[in-house]
Amino acid sequence: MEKILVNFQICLFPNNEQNTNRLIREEQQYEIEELAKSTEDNFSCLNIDQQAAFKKIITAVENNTSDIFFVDGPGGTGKTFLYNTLLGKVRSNGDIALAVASSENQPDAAEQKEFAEWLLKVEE
Ligand SMILES: Nc1ncnc2c1ncn2[C@@H]1O[C@H](COP(=O)(O)OP(=O)(O)OP(=O)(O)O)[C@@H](O)[C@H]1O
Repeated sequence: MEKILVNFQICLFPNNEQNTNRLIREEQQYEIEELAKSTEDNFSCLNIDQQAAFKKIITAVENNTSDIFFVDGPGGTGKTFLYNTLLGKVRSNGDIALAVASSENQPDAAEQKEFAEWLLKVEE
């Protein structure tokens, strides 16, 4: 069954000009210059595989192609480092990047999982 955001009783987007949504407000409070500098530093450290993933994902973002990527790798191989570099790149361009995750340990885990699956359009 198709879900729309209102089914999850959350509001990702502000409903007035004061941007009352916390997620959006936080996204608008980055020190862009500082973030751009640290993102550049991180980018220059990426290994070949991270660079390839970065390029592919950022190209999709810049072309607005709504692609889905699955980054896999053993623990400690730099997935989080890659995510943070990607998030920094998007945010330092003044755009909004929301990182979401589902956790089995939260009281509302089923709802989070359903939301994450809807968001990622992943079928079990
Ligand atoms: N290209 C890189 N240059 C410098 N440090 C890096 C790079 N990639 C990863 N690291 C560092 O290596 C460590 C492990 O990386 P990271 O936490 O991103 O791995 P991970 O794949 O997300 O691990 P896990 O799956 O266990 O969460 C971190 O300290 C991170 O800062």
